[in-house]
Amino acid sequence: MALQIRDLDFRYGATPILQGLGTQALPRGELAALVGPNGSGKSTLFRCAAGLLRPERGTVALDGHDLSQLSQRERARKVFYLAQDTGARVALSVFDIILLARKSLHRGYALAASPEDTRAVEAVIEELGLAPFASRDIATLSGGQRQLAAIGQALVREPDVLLLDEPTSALDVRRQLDVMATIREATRRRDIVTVVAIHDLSLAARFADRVLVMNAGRIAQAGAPAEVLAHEAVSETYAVGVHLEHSARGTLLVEPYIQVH
Ligand SMILES: Nc1ncnc2c1ncn2[C@@H]1O[C@H](COP(=O)(O)OP(=O)(O)OP(=O)(O)O)[C@@H](O)[C@H]1O
Repeated sequence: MALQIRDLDFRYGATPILQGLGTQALPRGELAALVGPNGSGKSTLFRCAAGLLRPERGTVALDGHDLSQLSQRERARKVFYLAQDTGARVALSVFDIILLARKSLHRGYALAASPEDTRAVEAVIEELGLAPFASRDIATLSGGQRQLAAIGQALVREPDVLLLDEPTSALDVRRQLDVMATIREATRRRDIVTVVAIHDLSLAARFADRVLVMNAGRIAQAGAPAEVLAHEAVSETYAVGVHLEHSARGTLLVEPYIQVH
Protein backbone atom coordinates (compact mmCIF):
# COMPACT_ATOMS: atom_id res chain seq x y z
CA MET A 1 0.00 0.00 0.00
CA ALA A 2 1.75 3.11 -1.23
CA LEU A 3 1.83 6.35 -3.15
CA GLN A 4 3.10 5.91 -6.68
CA ILE A 5 3.99 8.80 -8.98
CA ARG A 6 4.61 8.02 -12.64
CA ASP A 7 5.79 10.01 -15.65
CA LEU A 8 4.62 13.46 -14.56
CA ASP A 9 5.05 16.29 -17.05
CA PHE A 10 4.09 19.80 -16.03
CA ARG A 11 4.92 23.20 -17.51
CA TYR A 12 4.25 26.78 -16.52
CA GLY A 13 3.48 28.39 -19.89
CA ALA A 14 6.15 27.12 -22.24
CA THR A 15 8.63 26.29 -19.45
CA PRO A 16 8.87 22.61 -18.58
CA ILE A 17 9.09 22.16 -14.81
CA LEU A 18 8.40 18.45 -14.22
CA GLN A 19 9.82 16.22 -16.90
CA GLY A 20 8.79 12.58 -16.83
CA LEU A 21 9.01 12.60 -13.06
CA GLY A 22 8.48 9.25 -11.38
CA THR A 23 9.21 7.87 -7.93
CA GLN A 24 9.60 4.45 -6.44
CA ALA A 25 6.47 3.40 -4.58
CA LEU A 26 6.43 5.40 -1.34
CA PRO A 27 5.01 2.96 1.23
CA ARG A 28 2.56 3.82 3.98
CA GLY A 29 4.19 4.18 7.36
CA GLU A 30 7.32 5.73 5.85
CA LEU A 31 8.68 9.25 5.86
CA ALA A 32 10.33 10.37 2.63
CA ALA A 33 12.49 13.50 2.40
CA LEU A 34 12.35 15.39 -0.90
CA VAL A 35 15.56 17.39 -1.33
CA GLY A 36 16.81 19.45 -4.24
CA PRO A 37 17.99 22.93 -5.17
CA ASN A 38 15.77 26.00 -5.17
CA GLY A 39 13.52 25.96 -8.19
CA SER A 40 14.03 22.26 -8.95
CA GLY A 41 10.26 21.66 -8.78
CA LYS A 42 9.55 20.28 -5.29
CA SER A 43 6.54 22.52 -4.59
CA THR A 44 5.27 21.98 -8.13
CA LEU A 45 5.39 18.23 -7.57
CA PHE A 46 3.44 18.63 -4.33
CA ARG A 47 0.86 20.80 -6.02
CA CYS A 48 0.42 18.24 -8.79
CA ALA A 49 0.14 15.40 -6.25
CA ALA A 50 -2.47 17.35 -4.27
CA GLY A 51 -4.51 18.05 -7.42
CA LEU A 52 -3.92 21.83 -7.25
CA LEU A 53 -2.12 21.74 -10.60
CA ARG A 54 -3.03 19.46 -13.44
CA PRO A 55 -0.06 17.68 -15.03
CA GLU A 56 -0.03 17.30 -18.81
CA ARG A 57 0.87 13.67 -18.48
CA GLY A 58 1.44 11.08 -15.80
CA THR A 59 -0.39 9.69 -12.78
CA VAL A 60 -0.41 9.90 -9.01
CA ALA A 61 -1.92 6.78 -7.45
CA LEU A 62 -2.63 5.89 -3.84
CA ASP A 63 -2.94 2.20 -3.01
CA GLY A 64 -3.33 1.51 -6.72
CA HIS A 65 -6.11 4.08 -7.31
CA ASP A 66 -5.49 7.02 -9.63
CA LEU A 67 -6.17 10.15 -7.55
CA SER A 68 -7.28 12.13 -10.60
CA GLN A 69 -10.44 10.01 -10.63
CA LEU A 70 -11.55 11.55 -7.33
CA SER A 71 -13.46 14.80 -6.87
CA GLN A 72 -11.27 17.63 -5.57
CA ARG A 73 -13.04 17.35 -2.23
CA GLU A 74 -12.32 13.63 -1.90
CA ARG A 75 -8.77 14.16 -3.03
CA ALA A 76 -8.22 16.96 -0.52
CA ARG A 77 -9.38 14.61 2.19
CA LYS A 78 -6.79 12.02 1.25
CA VAL A 79 -3.89 14.31 0.39
CA PHE A 80 -2.96 17.26 2.56
CA TYR A 81 -0.46 19.74 1.15
CA LEU A 82 1.05 22.16 3.63
CA ALA A 83 2.56 24.99 1.63
CA GLN A 84 5.53 27.05 2.79
CA ASP A 85 4.47 29.88 5.12
CA THR A 86 1.32 31.23 3.54
CA GLY A 87 1.53 34.45 5.50
CA ALA A 88 -2.04 34.02 6.76
CA ARG A 89 -2.59 36.30 9.76
CA VAL A 90 -6.18 35.84 10.79
CA ALA A 91 -7.59 36.89 14.14
CA LEU A 92 -8.23 33.35 15.30
CA SER A 93 -6.58 31.32 18.02
CA VAL A 94 -4.36 28.29 17.45
CA PHE A 95 -7.17 26.12 18.81
CA ASP A 96 -9.67 27.73 16.42
CA ILE A 97 -7.62 27.29 13.26
CA ILE A 98 -6.88 23.64 14.06
CA LEU A 99 -10.55 23.10 14.83
CA LEU A 100 -11.53 24.78 11.55
CA ALA A 101 -9.15 22.45 9.69
CA ARG A 102 -10.81 19.50 11.42
CA LYS A 103 -14.32 20.74 10.71
CA SER A 104 -13.50 21.34 7.06
CA LEU A 105 -13.54 17.53 6.73
CA HIS A 106 -17.31 17.56 7.19
CA ARG A 107 -19.88 18.99 4.88
CA GLY A 108 -22.17 21.74 6.12
CA TYR A 109 -21.79 24.87 8.15
CA ALA A 110 -22.56 23.74 11.70
CA LEU A 111 -20.64 25.97 14.07
CA ALA A 112 -20.70 23.54 16.98
CA ALA A 113 -17.78 21.13 17.25
CA SER A 114 -18.50 17.51 18.10
CA PRO A 115 -16.79 16.08 21.20
CA GLU A 116 -14.77 13.87 18.84
CA ASP A 117 -13.52 16.89 16.87
CA THR A 118 -12.62 18.71 20.08
CA ARG A 119 -10.72 15.64 21.34
CA ALA A 120 -8.83 15.35 18.04
CA VAL A 121 -7.82 19.02 18.22
CA GLU A 122 -6.70 18.70 21.83
CA ALA A 123 -4.68 15.57 21.01
CA VAL A 124 -2.81 17.33 18.19
CA ILE A 125 -2.16 20.40 20.35
CA GLU A 126 -0.70 18.11 23.00
CA GLU A 127 1.30 16.11 20.42
CA LEU A 128 2.96 19.25 19.05
CA GLY A 129 3.51 20.96 22.40
CA LEU A 130 1.17 23.80 21.38
CA ALA A 131 -0.76 23.93 24.66
CA PRO A 132 0.94 27.14 25.90
CA PHE A 133 -0.18 28.96 22.72
CA ALA A 134 -3.55 27.30 22.19
CA SER A 135 -5.60 30.38 23.03
CA ARG A 136 -3.27 32.92 21.39
CA ASP A 137 -4.24 34.62 18.13
CA ILE A 138 -2.04 33.18 15.41
CA ALA A 139 -1.29 36.73 14.22
CA THR A 140 0.65 37.23 17.46
CA LEU A 141 2.81 34.10 17.16
CA SER A 142 6.40 33.83 16.02
CA GLY A 143 7.12 32.28 12.61
CA GLY A 144 8.11 28.96 14.20
CA GLN A 145 5.02 28.84 16.39
CA ARG A 146 2.84 29.51 13.34
CA GLN A 147 4.63 26.72 11.50
CA LEU A 148 3.79 24.32 14.31
CA ALA A 149 0.15 25.42 14.26
CA ALA A 150 0.06 24.77 10.51
CA ILE A 151 1.42 21.26 11.09
CA GLY A 152 -1.38 20.85 13.63
CA GLN A 153 -3.90 21.77 10.92
CA ALA A 154 -2.38 19.09 8.70
CA LEU A 155 -2.35 16.29 11.29
CA VAL A 156 -5.86 16.96 12.60
CA ARG A 157 -7.33 16.23 9.16
CA GLU A 158 -5.91 12.70 9.34
CA PRO A 159 -4.95 12.51 5.66
CA ASP A 160 -3.58 9.38 3.98
CA VAL A 161 -0.83 11.40 2.31
CA LEU A 162 0.89 14.33 3.99
CA LEU A 163 2.99 16.65 1.83
CA LEU A 164 4.90 19.15 3.93
CA ASP A 165 6.82 21.96 2.25
CA GLU A 166 9.77 22.93 4.44
CA PRO A 167 7.93 22.41 7.74
CA THR A 168 11.04 23.06 9.85
CA SER A 169 12.46 26.12 8.08
CA ALA A 170 11.44 28.57 10.83
CA LEU A 171 12.03 26.29 13.81
CA ASP A 172 14.80 26.41 16.39
CA VAL A 173 17.06 23.33 16.68
CA ARG A 174 15.09 21.71 19.48
CA ARG A 175 11.79 22.15 17.67
CA GLN A 176 13.28 20.89 14.39
CA LEU A 177 14.11 17.63 16.15
CA ASP A 178 10.77 17.51 17.96
CA VAL A 179 8.75 18.23 14.84
CA MET A 180 10.61 15.76 12.62
CA ALA A 181 10.31 13.06 15.29
CA THR A 182 6.61 13.86 15.70
CA ILE A 183 6.00 13.75 11.96
CA ARG A 184 7.82 10.41 11.67
CA GLU A 185 5.93 9.00 14.65
CA ALA A 186 2.57 10.22 13.31
CA THR A 187 3.43 8.69 9.92
CA ARG A 188 4.07 5.29 11.49
CA ARG A 189 1.17 5.37 13.93
CA ARG A 190 -1.35 6.53 11.34
CA ASP A 191 0.15 4.35 8.58
CA ILE A 192 0.20 7.25 6.13
CA VAL A 193 2.63 8.35 3.42
CA THR A 194 4.53 11.50 4.35
CA VAL A 195 6.83 13.46 2.07
CA VAL A 196 8.74 16.40 3.54
CA ALA A 197 10.51 18.89 1.27
CA ILE A 198 13.56 19.97 3.21
CA HIS A 199 16.86 21.73 2.54
CA ASP A 200 18.78 20.43 5.57
CA LEU A 201 20.39 17.20 4.33
CA SER A 202 21.48 16.12 7.84
CA LEU A 203 17.93 16.47 9.11
CA ALA A 204 16.69 14.52 6.09
CA ALA A 205 19.26 11.77 6.68
CA ARG A 206 18.38 11.55 10.34
CA PHE A 207 14.63 11.23 10.12
CA ALA A 208 13.67 10.01 6.66
CA ASP A 209 13.24 6.37 5.74
CA ARG A 210 14.15 7.33 2.20
CA VAL A 211 15.50 10.37 0.42
CA LEU A 212 14.38 11.56 -3.02
CA VAL A 213 16.80 13.90 -4.75
CA MET A 214 15.14 16.24 -7.22
CA ASN A 215 17.07 17.92 -9.99
CA ALA A 216 15.56 19.98 -12.80
CA GLY A 217 12.13 18.40 -12.62
CA ARG A 218 13.21 14.78 -12.23
CA ILE A 219 14.07 12.44 -9.37
CA ALA A 220 17.81 12.00 -9.85
CA GLN A 221 18.28 9.46 -7.07
CA ALA A 222 16.13 7.76 -4.44
CA GLY A 223 16.56 5.23 -1.68
CA ALA A 224 17.97 4.80 1.82
CA PRO A 225 19.52 8.07 3.10
CA ALA A 226 23.11 6.81 3.55
CA GLU A 227 23.21 5.31 0.04
CA VAL A 228 21.51 8.20 -1.71
CA LEU A 229 23.50 10.96 -0.04
CA ALA A 230 26.77 9.19 -0.86
CA HIS A 231 25.80 9.02 -4.54
CA GLU A 232 27.50 11.34 -7.01
CA ALA A 233 24.05 12.47 -8.18
CA VAL A 234 23.81 14.55 -5.00
CA SER A 235 27.11 16.33 -5.68
CA GLU A 236 26.07 16.91 -9.29
CA THR A 237 22.63 18.16 -8.31
CA TYR A 238 23.93 20.79 -5.90
CA ALA A 239 27.37 21.36 -7.49
CA VAL A 240 29.06 20.71 -4.15
CA GLY A 241 31.23 18.01 -2.62
CA VAL A 242 29.45 15.92 0.02
CA HIS A 243 31.24 14.43 3.00
CA LEU A 244 29.32 11.89 5.10
CA GLU A 245 30.31 10.89 8.57
CA HIS A 246 28.75 9.13 11.53
CA SER A 247 28.96 11.10 14.75
CA ALA A 248 30.10 9.44 17.99
CA ARG A 249 26.39 9.08 18.73
CA GLY A 250 25.88 7.15 15.50
CA THR A 251 24.01 9.93 13.68
CA LEU A 252 24.73 10.34 9.96
CA LEU A 253 26.05 13.85 9.39
CA VAL A 254 26.13 15.45 5.95
CA GLU A 255 28.73 18.11 5.25
CA PRO A 256 28.41 19.83 1.88
CA TYR A 257 31.46 21.79 0.77
CA ILE A 258 32.50 23.95 -2.18
CA GLN A 259 34.95 22.10 -4.37
CA VAL A 260 38.03 24.03 -5.46
CA HIS A 261 39.34 22.85 -8.82
N1 LIG B 1 3.15 30.29 -10.71
C1 LIG B 1 4.29 30.14 -11.40
N2 LIG B 1 4.42 30.62 -12.66
C2 LIG B 1 5.56 30.45 -13.37
N3 LIG B 1 6.64 29.78 -12.92
C3 LIG B 1 6.56 29.28 -11.67
C4 LIG B 1 5.39 29.43 -10.85
N4 LIG B 1 5.62 28.81 -9.66
C5 LIG B 1 6.88 28.31 -9.74
N5 LIG B 1 7.44 28.58 -10.94
C6 LIG B 1 8.77 28.17 -11.38
O1 LIG B 1 8.81 26.74 -11.39
C7 LIG B 1 10.10 26.28 -10.99
C8 LIG B 1 9.94 25.29 -9.85
O2 LIG B 1 9.44 25.99 -8.73
P1 LIG B 1 9.10 25.23 -7.37
O3 LIG B 1 8.48 26.24 -6.46
O4 LIG B 1 8.35 23.99 -7.66
O5 LIG B 1 10.59 24.85 -6.86
P2 LIG B 1 11.07 24.32 -5.46
O6 LIG B 1 11.98 23.15 -5.74
O7 LIG B 1 9.91 24.07 -4.56
O8 LIG B 1 11.95 25.55 -4.95
P3 LIG B 1 12.34 26.08 -3.49
O9 LIG B 1 13.31 25.09 -2.91
O10 LIG B 1 13.00 27.38 -3.79
O11 LIG B 1 11.08 26.24 -2.70
C9 LIG B 1 10.91 27.53 -10.63
O12 LIG B 1 11.74 27.85 -11.72
C10 LIG B 1 9.85 28.59 -10.42
O13 LIG B 1 10.36 29.87 -10.74
